[in-house]
Amino acid sequence: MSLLPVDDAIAAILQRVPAPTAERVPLSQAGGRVLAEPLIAAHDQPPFHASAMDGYALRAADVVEGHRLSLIGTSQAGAGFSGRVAPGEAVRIFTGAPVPEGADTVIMQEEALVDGSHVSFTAPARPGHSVRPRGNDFARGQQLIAPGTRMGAMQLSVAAAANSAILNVARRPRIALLATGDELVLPGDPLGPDQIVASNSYGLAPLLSPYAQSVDDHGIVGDERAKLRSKLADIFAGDLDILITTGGASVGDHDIVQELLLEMGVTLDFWRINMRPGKPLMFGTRGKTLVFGLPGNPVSAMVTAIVFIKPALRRWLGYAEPPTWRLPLAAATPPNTARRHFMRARLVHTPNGPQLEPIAQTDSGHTSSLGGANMLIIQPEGDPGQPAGTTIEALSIDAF
Ligand SMILES: Nc1nc2c(c(=O)[nH]1)N[C@H]1C(S)=C(S)[C@@H](COP(=O)(O)OP(=O)(O)OC[C@H]3O[C@@H](n4cnc5c(N)ncnc54)[C@H](O)[C@@H]3O)O[C@H]1N2
Ligand code: MOO
Repeated sequence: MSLLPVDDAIAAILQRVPAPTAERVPLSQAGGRVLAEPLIAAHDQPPFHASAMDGYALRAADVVEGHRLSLIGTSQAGAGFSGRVAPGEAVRIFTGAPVPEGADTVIMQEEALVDGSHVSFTAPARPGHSVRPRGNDFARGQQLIAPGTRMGAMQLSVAAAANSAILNVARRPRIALLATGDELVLPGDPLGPDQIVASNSYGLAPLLSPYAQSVDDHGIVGDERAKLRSKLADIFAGDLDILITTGGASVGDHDIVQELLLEMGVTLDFWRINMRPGKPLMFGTRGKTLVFGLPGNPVSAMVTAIVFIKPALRRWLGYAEPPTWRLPLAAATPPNTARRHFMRARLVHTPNGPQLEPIAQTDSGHTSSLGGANMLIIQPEGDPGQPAGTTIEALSIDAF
C-alpha cells in the first residue's frame, strides 16, 4: 500500500482552496478577521500640530531669562485658540490641543512661573519641543496595515484611529462536522455497553472556528449505508464550503464513509498519508466543497485537522503560512518509524528558555494524553531519535 508523503498531501489540498474573497464588516465585528485589502489612512494624524504636554505655546526665540510673555488665550483639546501668537505672547495649552498659529514650541507647566496674565520660564526653549507635528503619526494615503494581517487588539485600535468604520476582510468558509460510528453516543448521554463518547467534534469545532463563518455540528450517524447516505444528502443540500467527517476512514467492513462519499459525487484526491497518527486521512471535492475524511481515533482526528485543515483555512483567508517553531528538546525522543510522526508535546519554560517536552504516549486512541499537549513535534520519517537539547521543528496547536 503506497502512502502519500505529508508535504504532497498538503500541496494537493492547497491547490483546491479557492482564492480569498472580501466582505465588509463593521470595525466592532472585525476582531480576529484577516484583512483582505490594505488599510489606508484617510486623514493625517494628528490632523493638526498638537501639544504633547499641559503648558504654554509660544515662540522659542521669545524665551529669554528675566523676560515675561503675555498670556493671550487658551487652547484645549477639542477647542483650539483661533488667534495667532505674536512675538512676546503665549497661549495656555493642554495635551492634545492644537498648537496655535505663530507658536513653534510648548513648554510644560512645571517649567513655567505664572504671574497674573504673564508667564516666564525656568528652562530654555527648543523649537518643536513637545509639539506633535501634523501627520507625524500617519499621513493621508499611507498604508497602515497590510492585507493578510489578522486584526488583533493592536491592529483594531489603529483602524479605529484611521477612522475606518468598515473593514474589508476575508470571507470565511462554512464548515460542517459529522461523526460516524455505530458505537458513538453524545456527551451527556448514558453510556451503554460497547459504546464510546463521541469527542472528536468537540475538539474540532473550537480548533477550527477562529477561521470559519460557522461550524455546524451535524452530530452522529451510524455505520448504516441508508442513514449515512441520507445524512450526507441533507448536509450537501445546505450551504457549506467544507465538510469534515470523522471515523470510518480505514479499511474495515464498516468503514463505508469513503464509498458513500464517492457515491454522493465526491471526487477523491487522495487517501492514506505517510504519517502517524492519521494515516487513513482522505481528501476530495464535491463541486466547490472541500471534503476531509478524518480518521476516527481522537488523536488522529485532531492531528490531521492541525496538519492539513488549518493550512487550508489559512490559505482560504489569505493568511500566510507561519514558519514552524524550532526549539530545543527538554527530553530525548525515541526512534521513529518510516512514517512522519506528529508527536504530542508540551511547551515548557526553563531557566534556559522555552523547550519542548515530548509526551511519551503514541497510541492514537489515547485521548487523555491530549490534555497536556499544546505543541506537535514534527519527527522526520526514519528519524533515529534525538537527545535532549537537540533543536527540532514543531507546530503550535493553539497558534492561528
Ligand atoms: N486493518 C487495518 N486496520 C486499521 C488500519 C489499517 O491500516 N488497517 N488503520 C488504523 C488506523 S492508523 C486508524 S487511525 C484507524 C482509523 O480508523 P477509522 O477512521 O475507520 O475510525 P473508526 O474505526 O471509525 O474509529 C477508530 C476509533 O476511534 C473511535 N472514534 C470514532 N469516532 C469517534 C469520535 N467522534 N469521538 C471519539 N472517538 C471516536 C472509535 O470508537 C474507534 O475506537 O483504523 C485503524 N485500523
Ligand atoms: O494513523 Mo492511525 O491515526 O495511527 O491510529
